[in-house]
Formats: sequence, C-alpha cells, structure tokens
Amino acid sequence: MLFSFSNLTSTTVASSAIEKATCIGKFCFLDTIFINICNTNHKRSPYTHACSPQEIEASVTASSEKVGSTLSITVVGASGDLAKKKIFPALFALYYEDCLPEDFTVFGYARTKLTDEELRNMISKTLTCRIDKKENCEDKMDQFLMRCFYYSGLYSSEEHFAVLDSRLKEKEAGKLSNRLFYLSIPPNIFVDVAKCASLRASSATGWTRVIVEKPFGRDSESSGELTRSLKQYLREDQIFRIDHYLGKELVENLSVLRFSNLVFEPLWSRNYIRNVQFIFSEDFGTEGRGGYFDNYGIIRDIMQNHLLQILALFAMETPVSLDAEDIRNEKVKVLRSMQPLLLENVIVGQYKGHNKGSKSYPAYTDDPTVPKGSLTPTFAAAALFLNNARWDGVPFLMKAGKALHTKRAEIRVQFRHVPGNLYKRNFGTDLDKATNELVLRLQPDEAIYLKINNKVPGLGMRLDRSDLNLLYRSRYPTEIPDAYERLVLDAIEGERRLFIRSDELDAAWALFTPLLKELEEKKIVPELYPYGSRGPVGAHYLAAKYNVRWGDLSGEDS
Ligand SMILES: NC(=O)C1=CN([C@@H]2O[C@H](COP(=O)(O)OP(=O)(O)OC[C@H]3O[C@@H](n4cnc5c(N)ncnc54)[C@H](OP(=O)(O)O)[C@@H]3O)[C@@H](O)[C@H]2O)C=CC1
Ligand SMILES: O=C1O[C@H](COP(=O)(O)O)[C@@H](O)[C@H](O)[C@H]1O
Repeated sequence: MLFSFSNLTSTTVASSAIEKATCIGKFCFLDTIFINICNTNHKRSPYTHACSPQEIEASVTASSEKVGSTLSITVVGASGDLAKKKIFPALFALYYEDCLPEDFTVFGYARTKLTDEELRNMISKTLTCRIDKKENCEDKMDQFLMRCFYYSGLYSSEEHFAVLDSRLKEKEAGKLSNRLFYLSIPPNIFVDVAKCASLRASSATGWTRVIVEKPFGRDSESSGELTRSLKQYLREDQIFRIDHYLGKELVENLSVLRFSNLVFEPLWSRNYIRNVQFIFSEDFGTEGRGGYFDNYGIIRDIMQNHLLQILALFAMETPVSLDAEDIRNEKVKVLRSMQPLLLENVIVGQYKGHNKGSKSYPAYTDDPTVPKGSLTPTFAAAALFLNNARWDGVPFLMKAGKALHTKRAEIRVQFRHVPGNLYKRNFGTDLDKATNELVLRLQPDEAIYLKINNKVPGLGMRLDRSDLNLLYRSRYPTEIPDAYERLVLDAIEGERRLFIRSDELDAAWALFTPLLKELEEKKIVPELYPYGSRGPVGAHYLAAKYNVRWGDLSGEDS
C-alpha cells in the first residue's frame, strides 16, 4: 500500500496539462499559469529541474485556493552531532543570505526533552556569520532563533508525529504549506520516521520532501531493502539522498572546469590521462563515532559514496543538459561500466597508537565503543578500472584514511609523458616528474592548480616545475558556503542534481558489495599504521603495480 505525504484535494487543472509543465530554476510553467513552486526569493540556480506532476498538481491546487505560502523544515534527530555541527548552521546561513522564503519555521524533533528555549541556546552556540557581513549578525541570529521550535517525541510514535503535525499546522496558519524533513538520525530508524511522518505529519498542502542522510544500507541487499521500505511511504521524487561531498564547491566546479573550458575536455580520456587519484585524508581518528564507524569502516564511510560519486562526475560523458536526470543518467553509466573490484586491487589499514613527544595518540581499538580485535579498516586504497572507450586501461585510484598526517581531500589528474620530449635531458632520469598534473583541492584551502614545466629565467636552459594556481582565497575573498547550505537549498528548490538516485545507489553497492563480503569472510587483517602517519606502505605497492605514484599531499606543491 502506498501512502503519500502530499494530502491532495481536488485539482482544477487537467492532468494532460500538468504532464506538459516544465520547470526552470524554481519556476514552473504550466500553459499560462506561472507558479512559484519552490517559494524562495533566492534566484541562483542556472539549472533546470523536473518537478514531478504530483508536486505541480499540489501547488496548483493549493495556490488556487490560498494566498501566500510557508516552508517548515523539521530536523529529525535535532539533538545529534550532525544537526548541531552542520544542519542548523546551514539553515542560519541560508536565512542570513536571504535564501529562505519569508515565511519559514524550523522544528527540531528528537527524543531528548528540550524546550524551545533550550533548542535555541543549543543552536546559538554553533552559529557563525559570513566574515564580510558581520554588522547585522546578532539581530539576524535572534530573528532566526525566534523561528526555531522544538518538539520531543519518539521516532516510531504515530501519535507524536500527529502532535508535530498539529504544531506545524499552527505555524502554517492556513497558507500553502511546503514541508522539508531532514532525517539526521541513525539509518535503522529511517523507515520508522518515514512511516510515522507520512501517516501522521502529512497535512502539507504543497510539497513534502525528505532528506535522508547516509549510510544508505551496508551492502546491496540492505540498501535495496531500505529503498523498498522507504518507497512504501515516499515517492522517489520526495526522497533526497544526500552525499555532502557533491555539495562541495570544488566538486560543483569539476563539471564547469571540464565542460566550459576548451583546453580540458579534449584531454579528458585515456589518450592523455595516465591515472586519476581521489584522495581523502583526515588528521583525526573516529573519536566519538567509533560505535557507528565499526559497523561500517572506511570503505562504506567514504569510498562507496563520497569518492565514488566524485569519480562518476569526473569520468562521465557530456550530459545532454544540466538537468538532474541527464547528469544522473551519465553518472549511472560510469558506475555500471566499472570492472568488478578485486581484492588484489585493494589494501586496508587500521591506525594504531602512537606517542609523539609528550603527546600520545590512541589506537582505533582503544575506543571503548570499538570491540577489541576489530578488523574494521580505518584506511583503504583501491585501484578501479572502467570498461569503456574513453577510460580503458586508466587506473582510477582511491585512497581514504582517518588519523593520518594531514586533513585533505583532492582529485589529482596525472597526464601522460610528452612524446619525444625535446627537453628530456633537462629532467634527468625520472621522466614522471616532468608530466603535467592537474589538482583540484576540495579542502582545506580550496584551489585548482596545474603543474607545468617552465624555463627558469636567465641565460641558461634550466627547467623548473611550477604551478598555474587558482587559489580560491586569493581570487574569491568571500567565504565559501558549506556543502550543507547548497544541498539544503537545492532540496528546498526541488533541484535533485546533487542527490543520489536509487539506481546510482544500486550501482555503487553492486560495485563494492562483493569486495566488502570477501574482506569480511576472509577476515582480512588490516595493515597497522601509526596515528598521524602517512598510512600503510601497502598503498604505495598497490599504486606502483600500475606505475602510479601518489600525489604529494604535503601541500608544498601548491
Ligand atoms: N556526524 C557526522 O559528521 C555525520 C553524520 N552522518 C549521518 O547523519 C546521521 C546523523 O548523524 P549524527 O548526528 O552524528 O548521529 P547521532 O548519533 O548524534 O544521532 C542523532 C540523534 O538520533 C538519536 N539517536 C541516536 N542513536 C539512536 C538510536 N540508536 N535509536 C534512536 N535514536 C537514536 C539521538 O537523539 P535523541 O536521543 O534525542 O532521540 C541523537 O541525538 C546519521 O545517519 C549519520 O550516519 C553523515 C555524515 C557525517
Ligand atoms: O560522511 C562523512 O564525512 C566526514 C568528512 O566530511 P568533511 O566534509 O569534513 O570532509 C567524515 O569525517 C565522516 O567519517 C563521514 O561519515
């Protein structure tokens, strides 16, 4: 039985006309009717997106009956780490930047007993203002906090969600109401919440959308089960599966760089690219999240989602348009053309304790929430290959690790050697050092730089490696929005381009599930590496097998 979040009343528009409706940015055109579906005054999106016929129908019906509209954002799991660290600050930043509709309300929902005032105090501790506009900050914060309310309830109680519904209705005051639910909770309660909310917190008269956090399952089977269960209560177009790496500025820029600069796209293939590296490195361990992490490990936590999503964007063919479906169609093709991931192309590691001067750093298994003798990897490196004409034979290397020497996320593209290089002798014996490398540093200190060979000025002929460097903080002195700001705004605007479609998810799990099973069944022992080091040496052997040298993460090369 299918329950729908949208509580539709009679429609005044012929359904054939609704089918023909198209949306540009936040506006939908329906014959001569012009509807502001997304109800935000923030005009930023150059993308077109498809609004579902149901969403259009809901808005048409409601807008013909009501004047004005409201947006309610309910953060489920409001007492948690992600809500405090990312979601409330992102909502405030959107408010501060005037990106939220005039009439909006934020609700926190969790089991912890809090008053509205206590929620506001909790949120206010995490709020910051954009560096360049501090003047109105305090006022804006106060105004924002006055829009925040809290309701304490159980995640599986229909009764509690019915009370939430009446509180939402009270704030919506009979206007056209759009509702966004952000499920910032452990995955084992996603379905309970979707069920209770769809059954009892469902009196929105406009659209209802649900942002679902990762992890979306542990393998193909559990992910499929989760998708099927959620679809009992939500339509696919209501589900926004978030992968916050897709909201990072440099990841957004990847397609711009490639498709709007003549110089890159012709080089984007096996003809010129030797290997591509996707690197994630954190300089802290699983502190405080060991309980969650031990059930997942670094491959599920970072590789199967964040790094694979970036790889898919990197390697996809030119989409027909910037429409979400066109982009996601191309990404799915990449994921489905990947060769099975072999155990021999993967190495895993786990950090061990380490003393440095007077400071001592814990081992992963020192965490009281991690079982002694756990084999869960906190580091992994993998070589992946694509079976298609563009990328045949090109190693795509991934490396992800916690408790390493630095915090950094990068995409590194190493180009081939210059055939018959006239300056060969200037490079000595190591010709790899003479090849061009394009680096997109996602964080910290966002930058794009291209390593080139250059003549050292003077009468001699000495060559030098230097960078053509676009350092964001020099070129764009304004603060870069956090990924969660972009993604929450996209969900409000109905823009699905940066959210994961269910077939993308299936393809991503199909690639990683056999490997994860093999690692677990064979009880592969991770190579230990000291906390704060560069990770297991095995990663270098793996890369060397494909004549690859990992890029230098020291930051000295930019
Ligand atoms: N934290 C992070 O940096 C990131 C988190 N995520 C994902 O976001 C979601 C939320 O993460 P995070 O905030 O860290 O999670 P938390 O563990 O902090 O959980 C969020 C809230 O859910 C409730 N909760 C926790 N455990 C249970 C349980 N076993 N049963 C019922 N309710 C529970 C608690 O609220 P109460 O007790 O008040 O009901 C808690 O405050 C998760 O799916 C996580 O995987 C994704 C990326 C990064
Ligand atoms: O999804 C996750 O991401 C964070 C890293 O995010 P970042 O934006 O700070 O780079 C990671 O720490 C966490 O383990 C993982 O679940």
